[in-house]
Amino acid sequence: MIKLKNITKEYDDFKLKNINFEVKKGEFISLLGKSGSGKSTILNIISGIDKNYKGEVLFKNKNINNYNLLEKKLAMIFQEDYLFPHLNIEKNIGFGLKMRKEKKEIIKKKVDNLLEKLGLKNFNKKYPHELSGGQKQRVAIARALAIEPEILLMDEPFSALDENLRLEMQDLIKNIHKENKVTTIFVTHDQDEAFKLSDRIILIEDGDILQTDKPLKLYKKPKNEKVAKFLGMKNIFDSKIFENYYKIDKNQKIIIKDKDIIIKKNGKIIGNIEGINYYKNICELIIRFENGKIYYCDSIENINRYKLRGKIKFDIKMDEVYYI
Ligand SMILES: Nc1ncnc2c1ncn2[C@@H]1O[C@H](COP(=O)(O)OP(=O)(O)OP(=O)(O)O)[C@@H](O)[C@H]1O
Repeated sequence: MIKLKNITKEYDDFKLKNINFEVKKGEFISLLGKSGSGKSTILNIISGIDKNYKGEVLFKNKNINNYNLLEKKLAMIFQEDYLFPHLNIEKNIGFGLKMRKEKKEIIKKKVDNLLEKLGLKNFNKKYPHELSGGQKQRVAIARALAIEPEILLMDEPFSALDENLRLEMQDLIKNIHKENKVTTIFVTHDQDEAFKLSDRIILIEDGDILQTDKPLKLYKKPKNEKVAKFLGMKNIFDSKIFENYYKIDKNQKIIIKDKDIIIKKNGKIIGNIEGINYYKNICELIIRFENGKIYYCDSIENINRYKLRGKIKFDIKMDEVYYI
């Protein structure tokens, strides 16, 4: 459906490095990366907002810049809602349809349908300034969907919303996508959001693609140390540091996940709990042992099992750790 071929672009101190990827019809793809990694730059190139780049963006095998605006059926949703302040909500939602010279009755039917679907029924005659941030973002989604787009581009659409609302909007988008299967490219810096919504994730760092994969595969099989670190994996070691405890055939980088760490009374490795971090429903132990520092997460319900500065013994399931 969409294909990016050798896209490069240069600013004074930033370079988009030879970006290649393909988005299939109906797919939900996230561009995930830290602030400044180049996500919006890529989205602006796909949308046609930015035409100053090298390489090619194909939409249904034809250069996207050879389509006119109405032909392309592309809708974009931004972090800010950019609603028209002088138009009421139903006129905002119907705007794209009016541009396409749809009949009045058809516009009304489609707008009513979207008002209902997005829980905006009672807001049809209100103006954007009378709505909350979440409601405005719903209108922006309704307006984008009104034209029945073939491509939906979203640039951090929920990052200005508070957490509960953000989770609610993610569910909404997930359900909408399940229903209408619009090909979607979603930009976010929020890993949980990307993992929750996407069929595939494209991980971007410093203008470069680090890995493209399905969420589970990305988590289970990070391609290299950079990806593992990006995903918040902290237990990355040279396998040789465990050679006093286990048989190590050759020295290689390994990632140890919580499931590979077994806390037990007769564990081979003896450590000290150097620190405990508390999160919503988990506690994270920082354990200092002979050759380094290892992190272990447990349910907050089990916190009484651990004592700060207390001794702790554990084993590593060396045959299950992930070799990078
Ligand atoms: N018009 C511009 N002129 C010069 N540099 C720019 C311009 N637009 C973006 N950049 C630079 O390009 C880099 C990538 O920016 P981009 O907005 O694509 O990142 P991003 O991953 O979307 O970040 P964020 O999540 O903060 O929006 C940044 O270093 C930014 O400063």
